[in-house]
Amino acid sequence: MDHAPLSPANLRFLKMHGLGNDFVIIDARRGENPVTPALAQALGDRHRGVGFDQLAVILPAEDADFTLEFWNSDGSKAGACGNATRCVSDLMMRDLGREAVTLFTERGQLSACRRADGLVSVNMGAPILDAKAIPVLADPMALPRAGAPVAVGMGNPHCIYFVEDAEAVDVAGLGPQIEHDPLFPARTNVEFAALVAPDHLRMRVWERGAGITLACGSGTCATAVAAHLKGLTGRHVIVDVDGGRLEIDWREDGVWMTGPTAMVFEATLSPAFLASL
Ligand SMILES: N[C@@H](CCC[C@H](N)C(=O)O)C(=O)O
Repeated sequence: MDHAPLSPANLRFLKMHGLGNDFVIIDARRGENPVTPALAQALGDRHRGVGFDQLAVILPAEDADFTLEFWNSDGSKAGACGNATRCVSDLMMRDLGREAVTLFTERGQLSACRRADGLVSVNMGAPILDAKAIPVLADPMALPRAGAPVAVGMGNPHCIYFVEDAEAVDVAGLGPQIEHDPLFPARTNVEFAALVAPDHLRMRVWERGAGITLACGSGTCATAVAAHLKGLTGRHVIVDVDGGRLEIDWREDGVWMTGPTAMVFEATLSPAFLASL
């Protein structure tokens, strides 16, 4: 990575994705953090900006290799983003010539490593199942043949419905209604999952602040935790999302998520774009 100081005139960024969950990444370790809600929203515009599901900002850290801050494409902040964490960790491991890194997010300290098969794993930490920290859900939105949803926190909120057929769910219609239900004052990510086998789930997602995405790492972790708590699966599952496959392992030390990452391009924002904000 290029470590020249950032200034609004030379705002460099990378574009990466994990299973089509796509990210703009800004390395602000050597300068001021340039990101504001207006910049996040303008950059996230797929027609007039660059387009992304999340913007990840790399910041310095004292007791870890780096800190990560996340923004949704609507300009709101997110406390966790599993796939962006895997992408940036991959980048940092290459940069540092290492096979493992530690990082801070709003959630606290996390760790990531490269597996022997080249896939990148991140420990997303323990799920938050504290009834005071997450709403206890009765059935805020009736879905045909779905039981009561499960709320799981992974540093961000998730509301998971188990359904017979995930393909049949109107994600675009139900997702925003549930995201904005008064039960969730900070809004929520919404997952619709179907059991394929005791070690295999199919999941579709509506992300808070971003809409339908091809994958959601924290959502996949939350869904695997919810499926295990409901007695549907063991602690190790594969989850098929629209963009491909993630592997989730709920261990003693946290929920591990493993999958591929991809670098797309590196570019510099034009001064005209920055001046238009
Ligand atoms: N794509 C993400 C989740 C991003 C944050 C989410 N939209 C929120 O607002 O909490 C992931 O891979 O975890």
